[in-house]
Amino acid sequence: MEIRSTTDEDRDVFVDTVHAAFGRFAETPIEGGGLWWSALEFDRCLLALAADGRPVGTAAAHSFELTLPGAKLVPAAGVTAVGVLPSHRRQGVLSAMMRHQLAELRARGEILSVLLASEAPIYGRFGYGPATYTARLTVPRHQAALAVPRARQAPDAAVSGSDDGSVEVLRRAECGEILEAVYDRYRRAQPGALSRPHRWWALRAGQPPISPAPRYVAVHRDAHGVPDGYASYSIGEGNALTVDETIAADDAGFAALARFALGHDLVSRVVFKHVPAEHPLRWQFADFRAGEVSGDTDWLWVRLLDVPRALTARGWFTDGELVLDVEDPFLGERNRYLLTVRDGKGDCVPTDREPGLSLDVRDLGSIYLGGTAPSTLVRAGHIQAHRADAATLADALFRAERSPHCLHWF
Ligand SMILES: CC(=O)SCCNC(=O)CCNC(=O)[C@H](O)C(C)(C)COP(=O)(O)OP(=O)(O)OC[C@H]1O[C@@H](n2cnc3c(N)ncnc32)[C@H](O)[C@@H]1OP(=O)(O)O
Repeated sequence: MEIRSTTDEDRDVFVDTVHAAFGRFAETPIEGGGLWWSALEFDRCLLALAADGRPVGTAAAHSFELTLPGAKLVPAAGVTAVGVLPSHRRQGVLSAMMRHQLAELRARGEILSVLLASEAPIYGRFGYGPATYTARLTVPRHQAALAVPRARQAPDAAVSGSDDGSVEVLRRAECGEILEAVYDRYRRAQPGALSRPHRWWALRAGQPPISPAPRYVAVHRDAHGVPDGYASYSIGEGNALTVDETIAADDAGFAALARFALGHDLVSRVVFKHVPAEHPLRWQFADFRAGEVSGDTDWLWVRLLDVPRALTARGWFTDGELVLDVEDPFLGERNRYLLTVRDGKGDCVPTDREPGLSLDVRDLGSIYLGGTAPSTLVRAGHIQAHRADAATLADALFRAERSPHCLHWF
């Protein structure tokens, strides 16, 4: 078997092969994903060829930027379009493509790669760990009343979360570049968020509201009339109003958009996609049980390719020192690092000191963005803590300023 990079000339054969692997047709949108393949970068795609030269496997990488804790931005390879023809599965084609791709990403100097997994058992063996999570929040209209924020009842309280902006409803086609600009501002401050390159918007190559699927968009503007949030939505079966994504520069804008959706007439319930269980919206209902969380699942998986650079790239919020013994079985590596955090900056160097934690690189990927507590993986038996306080220290060190979250689909 041969694995080779593609060029623009391979576009058709690549697109055909990946669709055959998924049993789909290129003209049919995947899960509302529009013309998702039109955003592929054909100098970053791989084809696996059988001995007779026929293409049997595909893998690709998008050039994204990932926001790390502390609003630090790093390039991230977004691995996608992974597929092997049904006739050639379980013969090691994927493993060979993953090995090839990881070596290529390292050679380009990438410090990490990310993906959305079609099935959870596939990617751990290649060093990826689930790092952000998502869920849907469904709210029946009759339970949709919001509570008065308690901190605002005190006369001298700082008015956090107050909103003096406005909401306007546009058709998706009337939004121009508003959504792109608002998303870009939001994702730079949100740990776990990915950039959406301009060509995605221009090609309408993602899920709604990027895709050409018809949508209304509630656009939130600040007190000066500048757009700083949006909620794209449609009303479907059973008069359910489904919000694809609620994007806002701050919590007040988010609450204003949520209030708009919840106040929509002739709607039986509101389904907020991508609102995980710990989101403040749940606390804003007068009835704490108003929102039903469902579809709780992993979203972004992270694979560290250069541990010292990855650990120094993110922001940190608690000072401390921790020795990590990191095993990377797929790449056959084992290294011990001293992580030192002082004044929000991390330093990571090789050491031969006794480790505080021993962990697989996939588990380091899971805790890296602060969305999975190291102590959870210690309790699950995946991370080994060598001292009683090592897990507590790791929890304090690895936490982010807020839960990491990603809603970009690729
Ligand atoms: C980021 C993304 O693009 S996600 C999309 C992934 N693609 C799909 O789901 C499309 C449909 N599925 C496929 O195309 C193929 O089944 C793939 C790509 C998932 C796997 O390709 P294969 O060439 O069969 O994998 P390969 O033979 O290299 O298997 C490697 C190992 O993973 C295991 N494995 C492969 N697929 C799966 C799976 N779906 N579930 C559990 N284990 C799996 C194999 O058993 C093997 O284990 P081993 O090393 O212990 O023997």
